[in-house]
Amino acid sequence: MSAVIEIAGLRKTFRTLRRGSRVAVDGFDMVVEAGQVHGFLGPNGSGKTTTLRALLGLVNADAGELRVLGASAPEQLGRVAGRVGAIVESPQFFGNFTGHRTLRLLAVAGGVPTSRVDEVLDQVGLRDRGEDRVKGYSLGMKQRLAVASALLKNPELLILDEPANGLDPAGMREMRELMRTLAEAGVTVLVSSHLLAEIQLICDHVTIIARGRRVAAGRVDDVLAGHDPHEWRVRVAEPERGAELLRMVGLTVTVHPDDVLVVGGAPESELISSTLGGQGLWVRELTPIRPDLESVFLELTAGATPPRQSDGTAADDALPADTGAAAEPLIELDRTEGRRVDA
Ligand SMILES: Nc1ncnc2c1ncn2[C@@H]1O[C@H](COP(=O)(O)OP(=O)(O)OP(=O)(O)O)[C@@H](O)[C@H]1O
Repeated sequence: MSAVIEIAGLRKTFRTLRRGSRVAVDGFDMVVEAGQVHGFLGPNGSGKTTTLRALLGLVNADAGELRVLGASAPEQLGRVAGRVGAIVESPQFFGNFTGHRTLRLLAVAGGVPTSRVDEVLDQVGLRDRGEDRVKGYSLGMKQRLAVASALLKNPELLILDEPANGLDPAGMREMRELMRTLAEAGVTVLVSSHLLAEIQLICDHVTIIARGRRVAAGRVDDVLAGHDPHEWRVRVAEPERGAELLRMVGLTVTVHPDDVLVVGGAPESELISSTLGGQGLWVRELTPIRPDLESVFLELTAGATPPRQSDGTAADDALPADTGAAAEPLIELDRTEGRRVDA
């Protein structure tokens, strides 16, 4: 496997209105390998967007090394820009244009054959709606149009910042299916989100960020296993006696009102079944309670507060300066090539 994204020691500080500074990302590391659908997970304000912007050359890092497809960012991004699609802000489309026309203009501006337009509309499931005006699209359809715009270049790497934001459950499911299809087609996908369930459903790998620092990274299964409290759901004929016996062998037991015992501290089930069975108590249920990404996330990011700032001011006092970003990017990566794309 080869790394398509490598970030080491990224640090980014923003100036605030009161001449203080706020550390948005602080010594952050991340590696995304080719072929992964990689979740970039963190609470609001933890530094995800800042990291992605730095990676795409939309904001200057104070320190750290960033590489995209082997090219160092921001200096060499132009070399790989044609192989990367990215949506880091909600793209603004002209409502009066059709989806097809929007993409055709973007294709021409980006030097992409216009024959790609039908292909990408197909890929995102908008082929039937391509001749409708964008202002009649649902939010989910607009998001898919945005993804279609990022796919025009047939990228090897797709970077999506919070693509599920604002979508209803049906829209989320569509976005999920789209990402799966792209992954099957061999596209490496980096997707940021604060929605844990989404990441768990879509991604095979995850990097978790809190307060600008990486707090966990790896295969989703491994991250979960690393936080397995070895808990079991147990039903037994005499719950109170069962609880007592299990406590006597050093396990933690909580008796729930429906007589279910939640037993902790047992990596294997045998200790539970032999302890109870040895005393003539029949076990009716013995089910492992697997941690989900949500509980791991909450544990890892517990107490996460907005990133520090040196003058103690509130987060909202920040100057919107220093981002190098205007509000209307359509294909964000074109900015790294010094071009602007207007529909
Ligand atoms: N242009 C800016 N000027 C000042 N502070 C900023 C700027 N951009 C981001 N920040 C601050 O940096 C911190 C990290 O923000 P960032 O947008 O990277 O977080 P995030 O994880 O993407 O959050 P969300 O999930 O809410 O989008 C926040 O405290 C934010 O207020």
